[in-house]
Amino acid sequence: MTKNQLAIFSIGLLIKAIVCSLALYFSGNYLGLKWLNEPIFDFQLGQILRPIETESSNYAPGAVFFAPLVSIGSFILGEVPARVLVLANALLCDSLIYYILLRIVPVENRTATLSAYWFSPIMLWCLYRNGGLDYLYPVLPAAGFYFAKSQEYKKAAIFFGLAAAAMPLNVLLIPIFGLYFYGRGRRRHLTNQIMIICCITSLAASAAIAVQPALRILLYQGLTVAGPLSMSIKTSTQYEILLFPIFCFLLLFAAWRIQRLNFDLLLGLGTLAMTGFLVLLPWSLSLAVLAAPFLAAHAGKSLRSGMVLYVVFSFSVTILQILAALNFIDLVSVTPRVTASVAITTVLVSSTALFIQVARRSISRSYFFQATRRPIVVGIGGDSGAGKDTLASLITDLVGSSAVAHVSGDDYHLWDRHRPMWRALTHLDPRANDLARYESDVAKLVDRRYILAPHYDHSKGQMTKPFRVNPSEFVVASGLHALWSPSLNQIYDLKFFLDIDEDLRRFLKVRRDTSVRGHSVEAILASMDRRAEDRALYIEPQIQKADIILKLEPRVKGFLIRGYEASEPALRLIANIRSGVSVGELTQCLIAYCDIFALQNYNGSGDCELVVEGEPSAEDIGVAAANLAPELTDFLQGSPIWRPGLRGVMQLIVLTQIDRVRLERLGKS
Ligand SMILES: Nc1ncnc2c1ncn2[C@@H]1O[C@H](COP(=O)(O)OP(=O)(O)OP(=O)(O)O)[C@@H](O)[C@H]1O
Ligand SMILES: O=C(CO)[C@H](O)[C@H](O)COP(=O)(O)O
Repeated sequence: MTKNQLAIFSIGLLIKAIVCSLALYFSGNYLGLKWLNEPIFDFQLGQILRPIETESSNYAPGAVFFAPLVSIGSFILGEVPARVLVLANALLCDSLIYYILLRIVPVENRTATLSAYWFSPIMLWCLYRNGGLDYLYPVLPAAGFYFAKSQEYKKAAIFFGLAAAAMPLNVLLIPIFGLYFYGRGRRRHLTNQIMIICCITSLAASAAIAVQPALRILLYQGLTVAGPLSMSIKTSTQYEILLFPIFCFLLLFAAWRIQRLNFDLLLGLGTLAMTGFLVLLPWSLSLAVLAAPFLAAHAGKSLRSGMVLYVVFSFSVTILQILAALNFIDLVSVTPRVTASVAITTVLVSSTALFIQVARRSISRSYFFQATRRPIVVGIGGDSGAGKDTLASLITDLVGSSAVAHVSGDDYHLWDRHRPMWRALTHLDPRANDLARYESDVAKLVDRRYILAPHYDHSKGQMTKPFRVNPSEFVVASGLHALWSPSLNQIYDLKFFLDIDEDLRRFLKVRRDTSVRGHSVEAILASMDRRAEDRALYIEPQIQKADIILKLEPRVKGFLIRGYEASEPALRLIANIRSGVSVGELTQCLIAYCDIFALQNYNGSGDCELVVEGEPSAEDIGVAAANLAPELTDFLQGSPIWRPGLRGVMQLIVLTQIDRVRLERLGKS
């Protein structure tokens, strides 16, 4: 906690202590202190269990947690200390929420959020008027969010389950939390387990409430719960349209459509769930208290406009409640008086505006949502054997196989290996490939539509059955002509060209084509010579279109001439990054964490060149990555599989470039 945050906490605590003293001092005589006269505060355990015939109350779920304390306290200590215990309990919940907000809100928004929450008149009024019973409603989901943030998912599930039991309207948090897991490749396998924990906790706690007649009545007939549940629009026939299920459906549908939720989106959707009910029932203090900490977190993030709305909302709720406490307006059967109407309308308007703002800022404008909505499209060009498919598979290892839709140019050759057309054209000639289909398939995937891609089987030299490629968060298009088409070049977010040293390419291609594709060394060398002209005409010009040129070369020239059977050659990687973005941080990380040779140069045209030599371990690459892009775990679907050596360095280059694209999309670069 910083000095500022400690000062906010101390001043707020002082104000809260004064409010508690006033509550105890006036003891039911001023502004109708409600909680002291509630049946649950008859300070006898038996009282809670008896059916309540009187007007229904909102306190039932809270009572389950508070009543034992009050009863025991009053039994041992007497009535006044028991009341003090209730207030102390409320202050404890309040402080816990303060601590949780401190933990779950980004550093730069903390002070604003904490001030908004800690001095909120809604919370102060709740402490005075209701003895803080309602604090239970936000503290349980807040604990759920806290544990979700710290990745203690089982604990989070327990608290979301309890939150749903203490306030059944919070039940929406359970499927939203389920979608948080379902939509993320890396955590999907936990979905069932987490949902089972949520549901069992919630059912067990609800059963404990439901077996007690008084609590059952209070829980299911109270204004807070029954109000939104029964809200409806009358149609011209005898039917009514129920608003609550429509709200649930729309919110869950939105959560499902987002597909992948990170923590901020989870918090945003949770805030919407809790604020949505408030819009349906603006006169409920419990719902305002439930939403207040989460709206404060939103206000802290959205700065001026969000904060203004939050302040209007907080004061209008409090004024409305004070007017009701003074019997100036009747909130249960709302009287059509001007003051009441104005106060309720202000709450309604400000809470609706906050709801819309949370939806827009936390979700549709969220960093994560923006970055994952349109796939990141990567084009990889280069000659045969330059390492295009290797780079594509390094990207797959980095971002997770379910996050990549890969289109390989080899699958778009027009003819099988033994067809006569190959005597006229080489594979490097664009006319020998169905580039129109290649282009439209990439475009479809970017448009989030699946494709049926053709398939060329290199082991048989034949086209085989087309296969389905589903759209995903990354579309990787590799191939001899990946950077050939101007329209594709406009779609790519990242364009790589593999400009491998020619001796090394021959070495790698011969090694691969003899072992994997069943060719003889002579046939391979002859085909390479035959392709030389087309290489200059169709492949080399694509280098101009690339943003990143990766050049692999042997560290010792002439090494390869000794023969194709030679052992793995020591290589050097030269990455030419045209984006104009410095790779200084990457260079530093390579030196510091991988202990290899890495040098950054600038050439005359302002391009940045990185020269790397060495064989870092996969572990070191992982450590360098964690330092280069700390938000990586939140963004990527799977845990990256880091590769050792220069392949791992290529993964780091891709990583920094992906980060750059994400920042550019958000206008942050
Ligand atoms: N960084 C690297 N270090 C060592 N070997 C590599 C590297 N990149 C590629 N190779 C090797 O080079 C050979 C050719 O690579 P790859 O199959 O990826 O090339 P390609 O450009 O996709 O070829 P083609 O267009 O003919 O399909 C493979 O055997 C691969 O293992
Ligand atoms: O240029 C190539 C890949 O980029 C290959 O030579 C082309 O795909 C033909 O493959 P194969 O030799 O297995 O028939």
